[in-house]
Amino acid sequence: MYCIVDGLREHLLAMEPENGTKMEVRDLTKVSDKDVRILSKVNLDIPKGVIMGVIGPSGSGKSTFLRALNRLWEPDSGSVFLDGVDICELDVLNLRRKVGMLFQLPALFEGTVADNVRYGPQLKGKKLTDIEVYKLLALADLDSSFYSKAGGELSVGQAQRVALARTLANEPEVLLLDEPTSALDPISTQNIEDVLVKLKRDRGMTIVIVSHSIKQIQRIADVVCLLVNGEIVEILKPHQLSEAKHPMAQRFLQLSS
Ligand SMILES: Nc1ncnc2c1ncn2[C@@H]1O[C@H](COP(=O)(O)OP(=O)(O)OP(=O)(O)O)[C@@H](O)[C@H]1O
Repeated sequence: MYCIVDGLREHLLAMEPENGTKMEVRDLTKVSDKDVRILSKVNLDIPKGVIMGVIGPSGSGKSTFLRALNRLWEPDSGSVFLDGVDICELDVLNLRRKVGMLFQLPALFEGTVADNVRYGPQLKGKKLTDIEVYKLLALADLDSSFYSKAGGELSVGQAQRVALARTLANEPEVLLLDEPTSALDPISTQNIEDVLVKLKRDRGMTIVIVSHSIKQIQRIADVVCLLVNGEIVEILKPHQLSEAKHPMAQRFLQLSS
């Protein structure tokens, strides 16, 4: 739901966050080098411990929005906050540990699956034990036989779960996912979805997922935000998507269903 107050569009969640707000986005704007507006004063509260889906037409700014949340581009200071702290004030590597990201296609490093999973903690001087690696693999729904496999031996779906285990090794508090299953078959997709739901349920993780699949969003998200032309035009619960009022959002939803 949104309302316009004194010319300012304020986005209000239909539900009060149960556990508080994990990230706040305030007037987040991005203009391209050619002076085209990619994001226009985006305001959003991301509640703690929920799965937030981000949907919208191609080119509406979903990836750009997601990438601001862990400074894959540099937002203006005062526009993105993590637990109330301006992310521009945080050490960027620390921020990216706390706010991990998974992309559409997994890019594994050379070496074994275990090498990949150990990579992040090793950068901080911590060597994960075998048991810790096995636990992370299990968390990403991979059995112990994957431990010593080489990245090149894996299917895209398996590699995506290794990439997830590698991200989880940094113990993120927020997980950002940019169309993480669009290259996967339905079974691999379900595996990843199950893991995300478990991470939220068992670890209280806050998850923001960009997806082209409205069905996927309806399966796993607690709240959905609709982005059109660089603006958030609706924030709804998944079962309320058919009630979207914005004309472009309605058209997008009709064509996508
Ligand atoms: N660094 C950049 N410089 C210039 N234009 C950019 C840049 N990044 C994105 N854009 C443009 O901004 C718009 C939004 O792109 P973005 O990738 O965020 O959209 P999207 O909603 O994720 O699209 P899709 O669903 O197709 O992945 C597009 O028109 C894109 O061409």
